[in-house]
Amino acid sequence: MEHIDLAPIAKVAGTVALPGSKSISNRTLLLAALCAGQTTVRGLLASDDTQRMLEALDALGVKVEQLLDENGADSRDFIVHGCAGNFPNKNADLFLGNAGTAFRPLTAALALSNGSYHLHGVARMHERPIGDLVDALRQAGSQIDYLGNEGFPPLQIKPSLIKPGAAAADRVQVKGNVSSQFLTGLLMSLPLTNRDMTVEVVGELISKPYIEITLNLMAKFGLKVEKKSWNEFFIPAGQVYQSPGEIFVEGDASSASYFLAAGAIGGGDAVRVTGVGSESIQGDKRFAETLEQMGAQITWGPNWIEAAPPADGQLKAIDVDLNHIPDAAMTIAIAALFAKGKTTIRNIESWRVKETDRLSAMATELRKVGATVEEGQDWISVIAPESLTPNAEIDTYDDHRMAMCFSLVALGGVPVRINDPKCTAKTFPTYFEELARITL
Ligand SMILES: O=C(O)C1=C[C@@H](OP(=O)(O)O)[C@@H](O)[C@H](O)C1
Ligand SMILES: C=C(OP(=O)(O)O)C(=O)O
Repeated sequence: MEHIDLAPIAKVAGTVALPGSKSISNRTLLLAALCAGQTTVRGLLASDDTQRMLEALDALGVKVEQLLDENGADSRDFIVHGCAGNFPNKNADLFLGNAGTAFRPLTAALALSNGSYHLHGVARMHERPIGDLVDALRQAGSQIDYLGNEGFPPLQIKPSLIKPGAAAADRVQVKGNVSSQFLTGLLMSLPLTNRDMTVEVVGELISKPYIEITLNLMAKFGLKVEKKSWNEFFIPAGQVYQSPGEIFVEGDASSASYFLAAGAIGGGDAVRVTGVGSESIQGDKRFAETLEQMGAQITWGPNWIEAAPPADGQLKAIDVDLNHIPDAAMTIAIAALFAKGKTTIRNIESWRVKETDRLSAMATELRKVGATVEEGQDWISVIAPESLTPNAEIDTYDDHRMAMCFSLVALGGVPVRINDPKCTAKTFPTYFEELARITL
């Protein structure tokens, strides 16, 4: 198995320019594809997940041009030629890897696009639930078959077009407690029906800040959704997506969490991330608040965040509900290795259905470095050891966040081996190079 051996890191300091946000990149690509006219998307994330979305748009017949930089090399700027809500290819086979932000929204958009589409992914994607979204789309009149297990990808979508006035529901219900991406997919796609549509969220909605990202970006593309409450959204008929002309992708706030945690742990000066700050539309910026609760010194700018160790040098344990930042919450479990006391992270059951069962994977690997860990169905608690176990060999379960999280163990003055480091390519292919740049 390929691995990277990290030497103990005594100090970190410096600035990291964050790669583009995965959540914003993939939403923006789809919205730009759905609108009429051209959209220039600047600063798109280069990673497996965005590559899957670009390939899908290509297979659907949407033209996307990559622009060159001043040296003639590929830039991260793209021109998307929108298809005005009507994908040119009515038959396509889409491989979507393990990209939830591609799979769920594309399922919704294609289920309302009057074509035949086969959507599949890696083995783990076929274990990640999609039944709540399929149920909701069927209420709207879509025809979707499961090709493997009921409730999971792969899917076959059959032609169905929900015309204004057709006998399909104008109200769909969706469960909110497994993934917010189902609601995101519905919100972005139901305007294609050109009917007044109400989406009712049944039960608790998790990961709410991701819905804020969705609504924010839809608004940038001229689409108004009335949020009556977290359980009811109304999309008035007669709206079409309109190109904003040009749109800039923020830096990724989840990717920021590793560097901010490094700054808080790190025995050096502050670490600054740029591309995300107080004006960010991403909920994961609030990771910095949680780090602050642990004692870290946090400074905000409009487009940057800085983290430095606590004034007294000692992070403290916390007991927190992190349902609003499920991805960055993993980084808190690692920060707990450097905190005094028992840290408990609650309301994170969605960890079980992401890239791997993250509750189980986190518990297993934290124990390898000496932590005392307890795990429940939707929580984890971590007590740091007196000193971290040197030379732990960390398995990463094809989960980019496991690799990035456990790299921070090296800040505990011990060498650590990370297996399959290239799994960071899902959202951050150059992660280990960036970490090396702030290592003194
Ligand atoms: O909508 C999004 O961009 C995301 C929503 C979250 O998923 P859940 O809603 O499934 O928690 C998050 O974990 C994922 O990385 C990105
Ligand atoms: C859960 C994640 O990804 P996805 O978008 O595939 O759900 C993640 O990036 O942590």
